[in-house]
Amino acid sequence: MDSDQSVVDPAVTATADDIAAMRIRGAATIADAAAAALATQAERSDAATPAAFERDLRAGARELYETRPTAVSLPNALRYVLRGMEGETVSALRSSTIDAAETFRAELEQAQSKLGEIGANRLRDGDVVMTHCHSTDALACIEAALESGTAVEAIIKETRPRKQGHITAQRLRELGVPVTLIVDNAARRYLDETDHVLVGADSIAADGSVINKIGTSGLAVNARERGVPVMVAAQTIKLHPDTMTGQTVAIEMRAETEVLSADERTAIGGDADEMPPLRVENPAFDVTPPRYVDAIVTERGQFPPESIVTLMRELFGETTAEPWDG
Ligand SMILES: O=P(O)(O)OC[C@H]1O[C@H](OP(=O)(O)O)[C@H](O)[C@@H]1O
Repeated sequence: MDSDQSVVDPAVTATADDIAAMRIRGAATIADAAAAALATQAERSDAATPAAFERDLRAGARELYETRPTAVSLPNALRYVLRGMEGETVSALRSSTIDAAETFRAELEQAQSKLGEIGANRLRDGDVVMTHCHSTDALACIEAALESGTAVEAIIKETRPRKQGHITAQRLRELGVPVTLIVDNAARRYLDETDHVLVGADSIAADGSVINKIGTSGLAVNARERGVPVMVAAQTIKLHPDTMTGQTVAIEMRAETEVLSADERTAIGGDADEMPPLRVENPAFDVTPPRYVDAIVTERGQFPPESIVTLMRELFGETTAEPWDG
C-alpha cells in the first residue's frame, strides 16, 4: 500500500490548521499540541494492520510538521512520539504511541518549571526585566522568582506585527507584576531602566545562535551596547539537532496582511499601473549571534551560548532520518 492511502484524523488536521494560523502559538505550546494530536490519531485510528497504523501516524506527523518551519520544538516533539511507537500489533503500537505522547507532555511541563527555577536565580529583588514577544519559558523564570519572594517589574515590548507583547502583559499582570508596555522602537530608550533582557527561543543552533521572534537580535545588540545582560529561556526541545551538521534554521515568512491591511495597501497606492511595485516582507524570526547572549537557561542548567553544542551532542547524538519520512 502506498502513502496516499493513509488516513489523517480530522483532529490532527484541525491542530495543524490552528498552528499554521497561530491560534496555537509559542514553541512549547506548539510541541505540546502536536504530541497531543498524535495521541489522538493513535487513539482514533481504525487501521487494520500495524503497517497501516504506522503509515497513518507518519502522515499525521508530516501534516503537523509542515505548518511552521522555525520552531524546532515541533519536529522534536514529533520525533519523540514516533520513536516511541513500538510493537507488533495495532493495539501495542497504539498504546506505546499514546504513552510516548503522554510522557513527552509531562516532561515538557516539568522541564519548564525546572527551567523557571534555574532562571529565577538570575533575578534579584526589585529588578526590571524587558521582554520581547510572549514566551512561556521566559515567563516561567519570572513566575518562579515571584514564588520565591523576588519582586520584579516588567517593560514589555509590543512586538509587531502580531503584538504578542499584549499576552505577556496580561499574564504578568495576572501574576501581580507592574507592567510598562512600550512600542518596539522605544526599547533602546528604556534599556537604561532595565536590569535584564529576558526572551524565549524558537530554535537554538549548535554555535549558540538564538532564533527568536523578529526584533530579538536588534534588542540584544542594543542591550550589549548598554551593558544589560541578555538571558534566553529555552527548554532543551528548542535545541536544533540538524544544526550540528551545518544545516541552517529556516526563517518563516508570514503573510503581508499581518503588516499591511488591504485598505492600507490601497491607501499607499495599491497596485496601480502607474506606480512601481510594492513588496511587503514579513519574516517572523531573526538570528541573534551568540556573542550578544549572556546565558541560555535550560532545564539542564544555564549555559554560555558557545558551550550549548556539548549539551546538544549529549542529548541528540548522531542525527538520523526523520521518522515521518519512512
Ligand atoms: O516556547 P515558548 O517559550 O512559549 O515560546 C518561544 C517563542 O515562540 C514564539 O513564537 P511565535 O509567537 O509562535 O511565532 C516567540 O518567538 C517566543 O519567544
